[in-house]
Amino acid sequence: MFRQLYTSLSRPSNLSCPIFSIPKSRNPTCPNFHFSKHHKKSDLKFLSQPTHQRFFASYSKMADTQKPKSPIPLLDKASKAELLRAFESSLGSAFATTPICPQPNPLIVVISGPSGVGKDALIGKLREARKNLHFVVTATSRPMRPGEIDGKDYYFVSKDEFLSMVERNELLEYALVYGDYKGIPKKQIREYMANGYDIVMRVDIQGAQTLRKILGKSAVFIFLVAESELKLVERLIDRKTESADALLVRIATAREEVKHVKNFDYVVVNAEGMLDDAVKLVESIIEAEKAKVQQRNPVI
Ligand SMILES: Nc1ncnc2c1ncn2[C@@H]1O[C@H](COP(=O)(O)OP(=O)(O)OP(=O)(O)O)[C@@H](O)[C@H]1O
Repeated sequence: MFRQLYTSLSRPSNLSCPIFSIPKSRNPTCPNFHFSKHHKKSDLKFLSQPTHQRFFASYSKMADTQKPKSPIPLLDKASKAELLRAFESSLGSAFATTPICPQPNPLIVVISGPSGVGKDALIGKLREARKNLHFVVTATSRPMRPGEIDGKDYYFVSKDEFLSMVERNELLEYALVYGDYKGIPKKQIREYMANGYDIVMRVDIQGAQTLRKILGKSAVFIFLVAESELKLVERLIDRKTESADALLVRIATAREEVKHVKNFDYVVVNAEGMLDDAVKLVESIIEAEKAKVQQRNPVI
């Protein structure tokens, strides 16, 4: 095995030096090396050595600084516990059991898109799929639709009650949408984030724009679209919740709203009959955001 390693390291044709490149003639051991003004003379001297010499030079340097304080037993002669103790003693400290990565910050996910695109349908499924998400309940002055539940789908309040909430600065943002007020109460966001929940907010495009100004890059903005304008209109007609006049306003508005996609971080297509795929994509976005090295840090 050692011979194999030695042979492969000493064979220049096996090597690539992706960060350096100079003509082959200048460096026979590393065909892609280019010496630039950023490199020091010592770099060239080091790189002009055959690769196996470089490898063993750096290995012996490491060996000097990390000389075992007590001998390391042979792998096939010692138990795992003995080996761990020997490594710890050699390195001078015990192996930590604490997680290497800190807990990711709670995430704020803003989901938006034109009327009828499927925001509620998607959030309904996401709610079933993920337990550590809190779906912000929006306060609205619009009348309840059949099947909606107060406190679950929306907080249904009168216009006067809504305006009192605005006066008390209890809303993160609010807007007048198709003649009705809609707004996001701050209190529940703070409480759930303090308990480690991720927050999902469902807002119209106007609301998303306002939230972007308030939250900046501290939240994730997802734009939901249908696969085509025609499919979106069909979905709205099939829903049968608006009059023909109200439908026309929503359709005309949707045409303009699609242009705002550039202000979002992600776009998710909710194609006909493919709601589950759209939900999965949103879940993947959340997972990816949780794995980011530079975490978003929302403060409400
Ligand atoms: N992928 C899909 N395929 C077919 N129908 C869908 C899909 N997604 C949602 N729908 C249906 O489209 C209609 C509109 O969806 P929904 O009410 O969730 O939209 P919305 O974006 O929340 O609308 P609004 O902003 O007007 O409240 C609903 O009848 C819903 O069941």
